[in-house]
Amino acid sequence: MKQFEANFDGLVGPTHNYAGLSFGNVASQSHAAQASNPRAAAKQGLKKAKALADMGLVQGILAPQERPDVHTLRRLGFSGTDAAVLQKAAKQAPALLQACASASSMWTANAATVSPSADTCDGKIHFTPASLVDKFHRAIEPATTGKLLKAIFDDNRYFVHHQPLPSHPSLGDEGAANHTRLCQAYDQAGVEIFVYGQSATNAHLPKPQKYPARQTLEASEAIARLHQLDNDSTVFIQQNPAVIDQGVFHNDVIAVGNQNMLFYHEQAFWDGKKKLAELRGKLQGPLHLVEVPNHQVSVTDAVKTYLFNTQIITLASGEMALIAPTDCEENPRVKAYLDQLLTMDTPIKQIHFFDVKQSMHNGGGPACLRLRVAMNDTEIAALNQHVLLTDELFEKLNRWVDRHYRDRLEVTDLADPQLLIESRTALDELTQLMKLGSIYLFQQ
Ligand SMILES: N=C(N)NCCC[C@H](NC(=O)CCC(=O)O)C(=O)O
Repeated sequence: MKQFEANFDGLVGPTHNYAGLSFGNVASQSHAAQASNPRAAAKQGLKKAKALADMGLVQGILAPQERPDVHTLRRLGFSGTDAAVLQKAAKQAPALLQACASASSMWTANAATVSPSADTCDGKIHFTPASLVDKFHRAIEPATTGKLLKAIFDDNRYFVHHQPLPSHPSLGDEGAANHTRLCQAYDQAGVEIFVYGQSATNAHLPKPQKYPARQTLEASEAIARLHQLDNDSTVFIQQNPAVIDQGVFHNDVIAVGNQNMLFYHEQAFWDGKKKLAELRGKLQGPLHLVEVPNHQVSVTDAVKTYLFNTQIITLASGEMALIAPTDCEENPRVKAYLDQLLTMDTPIKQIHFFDVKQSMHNGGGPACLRLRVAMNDTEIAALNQHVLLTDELFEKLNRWVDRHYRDRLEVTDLADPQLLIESRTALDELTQLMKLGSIYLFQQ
């Protein structure tokens, strides 16, 4: 049976904007109130996804969520016509309108945690949508995320869907951004690494002082239980609180893994030596630990360029390639490190740079834009084929973006009732294009 690691990229929604909503995410805060370009954002993401499909990877697309989310604004007491709801929210509570208009579901590394069938006791792929409780604009994503995943992975012979964890800060869960699976081959049982920022119950463990730790140990442990992973196939590592305080709000901003390779910054983990030794003990066979020293790339440079928010992919030849944002190429220290990396004895033999700056300005690099699902060919055949990125779907989606997306959006435009109409018209067409059914509330 053939094995793949499929990537499901989030399609950037028509309301992509810079509202500075994410405290602790340096890029989101520093680009607050700048004008965005939703059309360019969607096309940059599609181009990156298509390039991976062209490299031979299985590549899917996840639809954006309905925004502005008028339904949530109504739950918050704004009433009248949809236009009146938007206008009242803009006047009385602009921060709530901004939260309900964010296109943040594009970062599908935060959509869910996924454990492949090779790792789970029941031999099925398990999905748990992330609760994303730390930020209000993200906490309104999980219900639709769950529906979307069920619409795509809709066969209970192969796929198990769990509810998001109960919505409370002690169970803060940010999905695959804090989870990496290492293995020798995608179809062999691997070790799932859960990285958490703090413990809600163990007062002896350290916590960041300045910025929030979004993921808790208790949430990571609950997901491992739900996904039927045993102790031998899991490692729980605490993120170094000092790096969270420098803007590393998810582990995928400081570490990334693929197959038997882990690429990470020297300061990424708390008690890293012990934990990586545990990993070495649990993963059968060779393990490539590529640690980037701080004297070559500082945490500040890592956060600025997203060197670790790269995707490491395995090509048909067996070689690995690094999919990096152009920001890495533009920083002389990071570029020098990457040049050296290609000469080192690691599985990475190629580096490809992509311009995803529209997403980067909100703190989302190439790896944030994708959700990984390791699958065999039977499982791939069982999912909704209309979400897989073919030449035809790529052309259709680009034309769809051209028809419906604006090329400039300011935060003040979010109250424009016309933007809501444009957004719903676009999404309605998209559900038909990708045969998703009526997943959005406005369609019911
Ligand atoms: N690292 C991963 N996997 N994902 C990146 C998520 C970026 C997202 N930014 C935002 O939500 C900014 C939205 C705004 O400011 O308008 C966040 O902070 O949750």
